[in-house]
Amino acid sequence: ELSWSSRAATEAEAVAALSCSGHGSAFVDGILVDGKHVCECNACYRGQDCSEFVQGCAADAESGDPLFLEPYWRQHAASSAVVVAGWHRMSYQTDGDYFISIELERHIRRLHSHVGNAITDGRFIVFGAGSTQLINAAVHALSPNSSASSPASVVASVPYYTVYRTQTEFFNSRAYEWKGVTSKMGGEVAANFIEFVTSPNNPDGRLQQPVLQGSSVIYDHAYYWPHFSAVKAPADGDLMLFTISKLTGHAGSRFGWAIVKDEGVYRRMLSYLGINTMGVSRDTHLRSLKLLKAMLAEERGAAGSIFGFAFSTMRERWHKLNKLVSSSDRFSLQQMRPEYCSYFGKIRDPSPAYAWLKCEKEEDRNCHAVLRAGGIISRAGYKFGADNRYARLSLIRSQDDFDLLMQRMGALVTKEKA
Ligand SMILES: C=C(NCc1c(COP(=O)(O)O)cnc(C)c1O)C(=O)O
Repeated sequence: ELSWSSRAATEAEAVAALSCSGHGSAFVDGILVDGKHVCECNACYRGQDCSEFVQGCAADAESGDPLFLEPYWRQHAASSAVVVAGWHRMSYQTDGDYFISIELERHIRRLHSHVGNAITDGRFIVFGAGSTQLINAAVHALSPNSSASSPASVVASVPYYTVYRTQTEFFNSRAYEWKGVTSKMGGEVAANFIEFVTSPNNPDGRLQQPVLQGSSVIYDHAYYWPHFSAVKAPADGDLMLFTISKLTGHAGSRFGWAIVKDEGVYRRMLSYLGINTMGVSRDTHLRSLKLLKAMLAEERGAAGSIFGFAFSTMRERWHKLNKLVSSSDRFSLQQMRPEYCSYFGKIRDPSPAYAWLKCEKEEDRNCHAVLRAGGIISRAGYKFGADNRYARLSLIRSQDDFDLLMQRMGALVTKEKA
């Protein structure tokens, strides 16, 4: 018989029962209108129940907001919900050292072993407020710690995830500086280089290796899950980043982790995070643990499991877009091929998180503008250090966003045929 938690459970279920026509959600912490919770509508929908489509609304394919997984968690409401008692973990301290939850770390190791996408034995694990916080913590930890030595040169290969450059430039430290792209690095001594290697890559989905010999490497494996990529072998880098944002879709919970081989680098990352935030929210630890337990309770590779659901959703989206664009002379996509996946134990079709679209016509030098004129919001190529003849389309957003993207792309392709 429930007691103190029943009021919270009743409130959560009442809000969840609000119909937003499948084009929005109501949230327990949402605003109240006349004392009642209201729907927060998806882009391009409005009205009290989000049932009204906004004519002419642009398809939002700009950010990697991973809402494609929301339907999965609605189908798994009971196994993923968590009640947070008013007295839950009020202390700055956690049961583990350095603001790390013992059970959550253990389940992270279990998950990597279950999926087979990373080695964690004999490695250290650090938590971050999203892997976004760990990106700079890693650069800090790999940079020279005395002002005497020259700053580390931070580099990446084009196209690269924007934040590597914007964060490094923003923090403007004496210990490191954004040096640019690996292709421009001549025979310089790579020892003082920090190279970001994103694999699979954002935006083009390629599995990548370091370019510079002898550099310190930060492997960003945000997308190295069966959702988006064949699992070829367990990743074994010296410093690897992961995030639940692209694993469970809970970008809003802000939880990522680093798997670190070297104890000195691990300790410098810990001190960074201790100084920076004194660790990740303990409420987020609780929720993340619940989500990992739910995933680990599922049958490996089953269609109804998160990996089965995520892979089939992303494969379908890529198949649809690739088929449409292959009929076009104006646009082209990155080439992806089926690959053997050790998780599913078979050759699997491509299912990248993003489309790296190229505008092929000579006059279409600004692909982002061409798409915007066609009612599609993309992310321009220059943000990835690439030519503006390229633009990224996010394929991991809500079903509404993807459906509208396909509608707008279809109109652009039809128009070129006219
Ligand atoms: C949201 C987007 N990227 C998230 C991301 C992140 C950030 O993930 P967080 O854990 O949500 O902070 C880290 N690394 C890579 C390669 C990423 O693509 C985006 O590209 O629109």
